[in-house]
Amino acid sequence: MSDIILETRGLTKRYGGVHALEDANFTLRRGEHIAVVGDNGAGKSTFVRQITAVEQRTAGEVFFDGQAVNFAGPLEARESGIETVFQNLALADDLDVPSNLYLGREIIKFNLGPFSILDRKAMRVATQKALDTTAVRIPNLSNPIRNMSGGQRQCVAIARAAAFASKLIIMDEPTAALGVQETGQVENIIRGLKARGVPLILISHNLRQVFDLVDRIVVFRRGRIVASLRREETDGNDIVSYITGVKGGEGARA
Ligand SMILES: Nc1ncnc2c1ncn2[C@@H]1O[C@H](COP(=O)(O)OP(=O)(O)OP(=O)(O)O)[C@@H](O)[C@H]1O
Repeated sequence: MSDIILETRGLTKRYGGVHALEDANFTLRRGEHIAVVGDNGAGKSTFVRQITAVEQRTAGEVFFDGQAVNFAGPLEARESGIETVFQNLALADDLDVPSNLYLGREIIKFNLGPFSILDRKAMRVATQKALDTTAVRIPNLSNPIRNMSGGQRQCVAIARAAAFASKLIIMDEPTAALGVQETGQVENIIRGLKARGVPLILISHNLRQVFDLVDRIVVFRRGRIVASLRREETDGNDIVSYITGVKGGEGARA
């Protein structure tokens, strides 16, 4: 079995005349945590959307778990073991936490003709277990998601992804809208994924977080990957220089 879980070769996406992603060659090893950083509009989300097939790529190849893949859509990517937490969370407002965790993969007790009877107890117990492993405290699981704070919602979305991520988890700015305490919770979930050996791609603007959490930092600028550096061989000034394209720490003031 290859050490590499995900590889892209020449991955390219153009929207009309906009070159959002150009010739991205990227490798993620099993168990590795990589941060994807870059300025606004650098192509980070576009890169992730091509991997998870939210859109169809213009050119290039994606290899996942040893095979060339061309997912028809995000559902197929998910069924293959890639869980993604997007900026917009895709939670169902009117449902409670267990129903959200199991949305689209409910535990069925038995089928009655055309109807399926859900095993709500099993879903509730498994949900509590999943949340326990993430140290996320949700006082009342039966509360509809609508009644929860932004931070709690985000934690539910991330706990859901963490619970089901079998092969790879991708997070697009998971803490951008969170307070200090909630950010800490999400970072603990990420540490838990590392301990479980689940590979991660983390899009983040927060360099403190990036240096705290990941093994490798990949920098995008104007649609291209301009650096891929192990955390211990770089520092914040270096990364800011790559992000801005301004050498010698000048960019740190940008
Ligand atoms: N659907 C689209 N149609 C046209 N242009 C798009 C589309 N989506 C993204 N772009 C453009 O592609 C480029 C890359 O955008 P992308 O959202 O990937 O950047 P990003 O690095 O994720 O930025 P941010 O940090 O602001 O989220 C930008 O110039 C953006 O305007």
